[in-house]
Amino acid sequence: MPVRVLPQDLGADGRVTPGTVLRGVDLAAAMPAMRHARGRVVTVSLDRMDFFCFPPVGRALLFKCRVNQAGRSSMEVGVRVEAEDLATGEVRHTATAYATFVAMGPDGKPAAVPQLLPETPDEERRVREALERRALRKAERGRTAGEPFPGDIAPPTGPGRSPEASRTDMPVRMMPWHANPAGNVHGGVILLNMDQAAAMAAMRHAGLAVEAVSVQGVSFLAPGRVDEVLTFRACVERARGPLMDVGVEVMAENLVTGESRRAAEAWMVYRGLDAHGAPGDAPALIPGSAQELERWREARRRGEARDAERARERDSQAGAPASPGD
Ligand SMILES: CC(=O)SCCNC(=O)CCNC(=O)[C@H](O)C(C)(C)COP(=O)(O)OP(=O)(O)OC[C@H]1O[C@@H](n2cnc3c(N)ncnc32)[C@H](O)[C@@H]1OP(=O)(O)O
Repeated sequence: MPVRVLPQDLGADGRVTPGTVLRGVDLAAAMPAMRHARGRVVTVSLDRMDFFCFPPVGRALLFKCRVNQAGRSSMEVGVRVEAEDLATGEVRHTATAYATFVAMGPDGKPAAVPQLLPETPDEERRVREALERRALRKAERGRTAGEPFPGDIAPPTGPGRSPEASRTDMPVRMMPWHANPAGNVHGGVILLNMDQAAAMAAMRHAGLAVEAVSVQGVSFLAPGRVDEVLTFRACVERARGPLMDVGVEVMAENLVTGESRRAAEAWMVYRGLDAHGAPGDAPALIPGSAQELERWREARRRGEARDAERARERDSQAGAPASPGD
């Protein structure tokens, strides 16, 4: 699915925003999932993903998607995002993402999807790798906060800034154009706003311009509805050199009934940039309360898990062909 980068997709630095890429991933990946399920689907999660480049205006963003694996009601869709310079034909890898969708029945509950039957060795490899990722996701969901992990160390102390100093609360009222015909807010709209709030929190902490490095994970917990207010609450949870781990929680609030629920959560990593656009160190982040300490530890654990995953990917990709949805 090619999409031209337009001025409204750009950040202050003249490059496409990470939120635009994330919104495109969600929109594009939903289509093969719907095709496979032949019915309504919702995004339930987005795995860890790295951003390799953010193209400027006029480039085309290409979203190459395929269903890698289907469970009972869920499907993993792999997305390879590329940026094409339409004038020269040069194509650059922008990001690779794995999104999980769940098919929904008319009763609003998860519905069974057809089996996905691999026919080639490449498709068999995709299923195998997707099953490994599915097991990792399940283990992650089953984790209890506070569990020790290998390499666990004490958090920093001394001069620095508190997580609370970076807190950014961004309320957005959901309008019909944010939602599908059933009135449920699109995952892409949520992802776009998550990036906005997280980038503001990172800038507040660092006192610098920032750029997104990666998404550590996104979970969609409950649907957001038209006319509700979604508040995107972001806070820096850990800082190391120029890098900042930012947690985002999305609360959905019905202003008429007063009902409120957690709709989504995400963890993203940003890098501080100095006046010349080179990486610039952020101040140390000093967790104070028990909850801040817990968030710092979890951010550290996610960072270590990501490093281990990168090493695994490097091993498995050595020799494997690069193709859509890799
Ligand atoms: C296209 C769009 O833009 S949609 C908008 C954004 N998304 C949303 O609003 C969805 C909000 N989330 C929800 O409503 C709920 O989480 C649901 C209905 C999707 C799932 O509810 P659950 O109570 O988790 O359902 P349940 O436990 O039966 O799990 C259903 C499937 O989802 C999988 N699943 C659940 N949570 C996750 C997760 N975080 N990551 C990956 N897979 C998950 C389960 O493994 C199961 O898969 P399987 O049937 O293939 O074995």
